[in-house]
Amino acid sequence: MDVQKAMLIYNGKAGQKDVYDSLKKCVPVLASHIDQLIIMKTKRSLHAKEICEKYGDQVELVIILGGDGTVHECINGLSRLEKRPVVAILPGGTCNDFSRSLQISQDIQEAVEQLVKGEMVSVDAVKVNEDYFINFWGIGLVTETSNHIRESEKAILGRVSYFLSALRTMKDLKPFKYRLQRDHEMEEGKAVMILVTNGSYIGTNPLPFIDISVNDGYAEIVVVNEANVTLLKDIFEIGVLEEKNKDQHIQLFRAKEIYIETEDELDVDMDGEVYLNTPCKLEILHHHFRMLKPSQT
Ligand SMILES: Nc1ncnc2c1ncn2[C@@H]1O[C@H](COP(=O)(O)OP(=O)(O)OP(=O)(O)O)[C@@H](O)[C@H]1O
Repeated sequence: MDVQKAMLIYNGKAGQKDVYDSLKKCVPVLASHIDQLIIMKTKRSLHAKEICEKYGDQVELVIILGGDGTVHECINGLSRLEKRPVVAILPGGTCNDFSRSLQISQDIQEAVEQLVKGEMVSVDAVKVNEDYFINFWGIGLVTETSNHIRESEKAILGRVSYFLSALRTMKDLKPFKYRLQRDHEMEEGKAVMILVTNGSYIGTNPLPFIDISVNDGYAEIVVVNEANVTLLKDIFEIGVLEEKNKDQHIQLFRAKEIYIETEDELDVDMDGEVYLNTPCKLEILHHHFRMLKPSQT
């Protein structure tokens, strides 16, 4: 890697674990490959988005040291720019799901070494109404899960807290009525969760669907009609769903353009952040970003 001007954005939230330790590990390595490295600390929620919107087109490379929330904000700030920099992700949060989809090591020292020797890959983003996501969009169980995660549990248990929260949520989960338009097909019914994914990990768990790719121009749609513990294990843990519509309680589709409406307005979770409601129009932006990933050779 040989870069003239880059910007490193890190999550400055008080108590964010080991961020200075992570900076100590990655800045010297980055500095030896970058002529001018600007380091920006986020001072509040949405600051990463503002920084990216304002300065993103002035650098060749944006390095994000943070978790999926920070990545989500940066992607939103950068997506609107005409001239978008290359993006590198250093796992600095709890789950770091999108970095996992790019096969980036969860050890910060290893990750930075991988990225400076890495290769460029095109990555899709998904436009949702006037915002964007990079990893997943979800309603129902997944949103409730994010909302109900106890911060104390997340700090101690990390990935397991997602599973615990989902179990807690399931007890009082009511199915919702939805209409789903995917490309030229229409579905209607009741579901407890609808997920649309670009990435292949949620809550650190690999999603057990074949053919998830971050750059194929499609999003995978998962409609879960009924909640039970076994099903939850399949989705969040170990199961492998290999055939389309194999299980009558889960339907799998893929599409480039999606419109989802629900009878009642529902909260939407995008990359772990909850601020939008249904209805949503989703449009896959094929190869919208160039990102660094570990070299395959
Ligand atoms: N200085 C700050 N003060 C308060 N909140 C902040 C600050 N900087 C960033 N944030 C918020 O922190 C959240 C991002 O956290 P991040 O995703 O980096 O870590 P995480 O939640 O541990 O990771 P993951 O989502 O991978 O589990 C965002 O919601 C962002 O708005």
